[in-house]
Amino acid sequence: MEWSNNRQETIERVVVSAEQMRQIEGRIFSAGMPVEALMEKVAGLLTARIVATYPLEKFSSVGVLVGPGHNGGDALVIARELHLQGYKVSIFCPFSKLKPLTGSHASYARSLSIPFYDRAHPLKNSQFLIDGLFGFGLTRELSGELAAEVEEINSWSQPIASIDLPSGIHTDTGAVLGTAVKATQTFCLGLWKRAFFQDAALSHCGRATLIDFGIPLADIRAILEPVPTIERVTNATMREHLPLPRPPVTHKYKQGHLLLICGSRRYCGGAILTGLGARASGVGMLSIAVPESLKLLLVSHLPEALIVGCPETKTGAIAEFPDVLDDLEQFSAIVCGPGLTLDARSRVREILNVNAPLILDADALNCLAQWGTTSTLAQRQGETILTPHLGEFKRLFPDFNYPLQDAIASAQNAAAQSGAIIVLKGARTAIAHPNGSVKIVPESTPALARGGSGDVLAGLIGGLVAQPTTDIAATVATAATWHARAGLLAAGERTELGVDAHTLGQFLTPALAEILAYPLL
Ligand SMILES: NC(=O)C1=CN([C@@H]2O[C@H](COP(=O)(O)OP(=O)(O)OC[C@H]3O[C@@H](n4cnc5c(N)ncnc54)[C@H](O)[C@@H]3O)[C@@H](O)[C@H]2O)[C@H](O)CC1
Ligand SMILES: [K+]
Repeated sequence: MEWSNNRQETIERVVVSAEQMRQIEGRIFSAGMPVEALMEKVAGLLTARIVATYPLEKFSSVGVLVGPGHNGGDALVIARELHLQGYKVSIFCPFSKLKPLTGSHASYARSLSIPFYDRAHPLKNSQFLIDGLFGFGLTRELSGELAAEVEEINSWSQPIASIDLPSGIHTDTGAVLGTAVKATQTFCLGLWKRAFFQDAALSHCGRATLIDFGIPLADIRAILEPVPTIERVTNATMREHLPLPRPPVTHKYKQGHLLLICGSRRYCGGAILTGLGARASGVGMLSIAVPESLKLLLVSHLPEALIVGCPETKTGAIAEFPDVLDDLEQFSAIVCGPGLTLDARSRVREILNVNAPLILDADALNCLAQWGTTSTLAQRQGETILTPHLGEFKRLFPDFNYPLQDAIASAQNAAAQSGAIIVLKGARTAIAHPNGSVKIVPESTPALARGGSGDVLAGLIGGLVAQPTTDIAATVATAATWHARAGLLAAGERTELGVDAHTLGQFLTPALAEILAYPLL
């Protein structure tokens, strides 16, 4: 990513670790901003959001969970303000030792006669809760009585708003440290923390919102230079890496020629879905190599594509490429894998020798896993893009520790090990480049957890990579985010159960229109 001079755009993009956040905060404090002033500012912004979300008329009583550090300090300032606005506030603070600033706020809150409890139970009937037990300073597991209290709180039914992070979630890995608060919504402070993009944390975060409290661009850059390693894909990223606008004078071959190698008699649907994903990309020319017996079926679904029927094995897999595919170097990108079956393994081996950018999915990944040759991909001349879901990832990289503790770091390691761009698919898909940078699809929907949606993605990635691009990893990340946005749009209209892969393909173009209509920051 290039640095933008736009502060808002930058804070939407960057994703930081606890250590980086601490360093950025350190610069602000040593430049003269008083800690007390920043806490007031942050808590003031949070109070306004909380009052808007939980208006006094409907939510007149609030329970505030207060920890020993500055997360607890934020919570106490909010508790004070809500008390002054007329809310009935109760505080749960089971700690005897508080950081000095937090201790001062606790004394002042007590002086206002806000009740303090060292058990959570008295807060049970509060209409909503604010969780300020721990933020990015959490280092140890929650255990003993505190863990039991958090579990009791989680068994209640009122909404919970967490400050900065759901307490108990590791800021970087997103792991649950012992136990963690299950928030309805989380207000992430200042900059996005890594946990919000780790599948492990998602069921605890609820709806996540970034609260911009005005971190200067210079402080972000000073700590994250030369470029931020981890970034969210924003609308601006997508706009930059979509092949739009097209040049006014062009022709189909200038807009890329994509080859899909997919399908078998056993799995014919995957070939159609990959074709539909590719179609939506707008790629200039689309060729699809399938077993001969699938040819007519593919033509009927994708009349614009050049369908190449291939001789097939007894089992109905692609046995060899016909003469028309003699020159595989003519293609600007190749997608290989969906629905192939392992009986097409010799074709996968052949395709690895082609220099074009190569997107390997499904059975092509299974072949690689069987051969154990992932590390040889670095020797390919063209870029290799692997699109595993977690199960495929495990087969490709069996030496990692499973279950994965840190999906983002694992994708980074896998990219470095293999020399390939890794698209680790999950609730928050991560796209890792061998140079260490990671791009994250910031939002998605469980509606996409369905057979065939990966085929659509492989085709879409191929179609964008085949078109003129200056940054393949950013283009891949754009495709993955576009795909997720189509899922969200489709789920919004048709419910989470109504997004079959074929429908998803039909929502790609409306989702693109939505992305393009969105104002650039
Ligand atoms: N730059 C910002 O984003 C700002 C953040 N603010 C808030 O401050 C917290 C971070 O505060 P910090 O004091 O560093 O840490 P925590 O409040 O998260 O808690 C650390 C505290 O807890 C103790 N501790 C750690 N683990 C455990 C455990 N398992 N059991 C018991 N105690 C534990 C540890 O020893 C510390 O004492 C950030 O998230 C924001 O909410 C500022 O208010 C504004 C600027
Ligand atoms: K918290």
